Amino acid sequence: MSVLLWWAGIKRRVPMHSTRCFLSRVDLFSKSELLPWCARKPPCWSQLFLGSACKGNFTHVIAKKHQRGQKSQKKPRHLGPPDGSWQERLADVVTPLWRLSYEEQLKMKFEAQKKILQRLESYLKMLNGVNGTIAAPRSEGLCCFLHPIIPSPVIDGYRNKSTFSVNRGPDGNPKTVGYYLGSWREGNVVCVRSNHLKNIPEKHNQVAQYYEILLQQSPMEPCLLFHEGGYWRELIVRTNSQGHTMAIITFHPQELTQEELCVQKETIKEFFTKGPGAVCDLTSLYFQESTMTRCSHQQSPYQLLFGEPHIFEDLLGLKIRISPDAFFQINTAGAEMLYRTVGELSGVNSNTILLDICCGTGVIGLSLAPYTSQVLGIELVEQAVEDARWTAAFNGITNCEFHTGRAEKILPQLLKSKEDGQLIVAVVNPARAGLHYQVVQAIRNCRAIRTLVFVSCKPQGETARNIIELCCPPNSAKKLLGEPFVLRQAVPVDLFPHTPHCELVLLFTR
Ligand SMILES: C[S@@+](CC[C@H](N)C(=O)[O-])C[C@H]1O[C@@H](n2cnc3c(N)ncnc32)[C@H](O)[C@@H]1O
Repeated sequence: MSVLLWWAGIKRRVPMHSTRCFLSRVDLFSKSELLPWCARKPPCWSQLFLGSACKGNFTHVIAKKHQRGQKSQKKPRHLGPPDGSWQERLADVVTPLWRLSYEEQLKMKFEAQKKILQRLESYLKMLNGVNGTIAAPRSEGLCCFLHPIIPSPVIDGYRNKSTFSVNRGPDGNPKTVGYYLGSWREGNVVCVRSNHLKNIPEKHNQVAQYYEILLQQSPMEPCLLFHEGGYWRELIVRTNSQGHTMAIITFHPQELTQEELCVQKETIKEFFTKGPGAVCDLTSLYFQESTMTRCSHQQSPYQLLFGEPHIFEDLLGLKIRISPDAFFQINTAGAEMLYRTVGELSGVNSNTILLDICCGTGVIGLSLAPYTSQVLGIELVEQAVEDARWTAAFNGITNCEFHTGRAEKILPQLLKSKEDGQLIVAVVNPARAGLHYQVVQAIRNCRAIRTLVFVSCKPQGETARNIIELCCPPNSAKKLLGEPFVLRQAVPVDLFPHTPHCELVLLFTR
């Protein structure tokens, strides 16, 4: 099997498996001349900070193209299209690239990542001056080397987690389980069943379908809007590669007594163990009382109604435990490619400490633990840290230490205690909101950190701000005193086929 890398200007076929192995840092650099040059004007502050680096890219183009085609059939409010086209409209919103071949999707994503990097780099050039600190090999107007995009090994049904809403369907039925379409502001939101979406596996749709049957049998109302009352809320379904399935039902308790809540929980359990829902063959079923859009386990505990409390995944030779509240990359096979890329770029060795910031269930650090002297992980979600500790113990990994809490609070103290001259490789993989300023400051001001791998699923907006703060000239007013980092390499890894999203792995050194 081969993958055509023409979108990267490389007009030759390379075997697919070659993108799967650990990338060599030397090999990655040596391909830099293959990318054509393309000059760009530097963007202004607001463009970068407001995240417009990616605005108006392919999602926009596809949506616009689709809208143009639909203009003549515009329907009045609430009078929607017939059922089939509701599904098509949902697919255009959730998976806007679904009409394209996967090769075309990859080409678009690669171009989008290139544009983001070009804008970022021209901005950094402006900040640092032409002879500033961005001295890495050049390619296509980029100071860093942009590698070809690594494709997802699985293209359809790759999601291991889906979140289904409950609301009025196109036919007006308020107990429809699916995905939202429309806008709350315009008051035209409908909930459309998702069984045609290319990224959702059949198993998730099956559980959603039976959840809908449960709701329709129930005398309890759904909770459509918080201020209007009602009980039934979201359904989350998680699966692993072995087909084990965890379902989490969120339920607004309103004024129900503990006894009344117990009746509801018993009804749900009965439905999924002995009733029609038994065909879903759930491995575990959780119930969460939820009075907010999202509740953590601390805010409202996940209550196990039956089955195994955790789901497990085999990845990079490790058995990994995943709790209901823990983050896990939604495309398991793609995550493996992502983590291999991170591992290779990190250049860790037995003399380095690996700092895994925003570590989730700890997979990045744990997979690199055998190659490094120590792993220090920091993660906000308690259940995820418990998972990381369990995974370390189960897999016999003893050189890892995981800290629970906000990285902005923990990291400065942790780095102070590691000032013994040992080199530290930092890996950051923050949520979309990017890194807290204090985290950037701590990394920048720690001389032992010479290598930084930044993984971002949204490299514009806050991440662009983070990067600027990591790479700008020293600024005492902002307490950014250490030597600036230099962006060396960028590797896009596609974890989200049919959508415009893509992970970008950035290697900085200084
Ligand atoms: C994109 S996930 C990455 C997780 C992990 N590195 C992985 O690949 O599975 C981001 C993680 O950052 C955590 N997080 C968010 N804000 C944080 C903070 N202020 N301090 C520490 N962790 C945080 C989230 O709970 C989540 O687990």
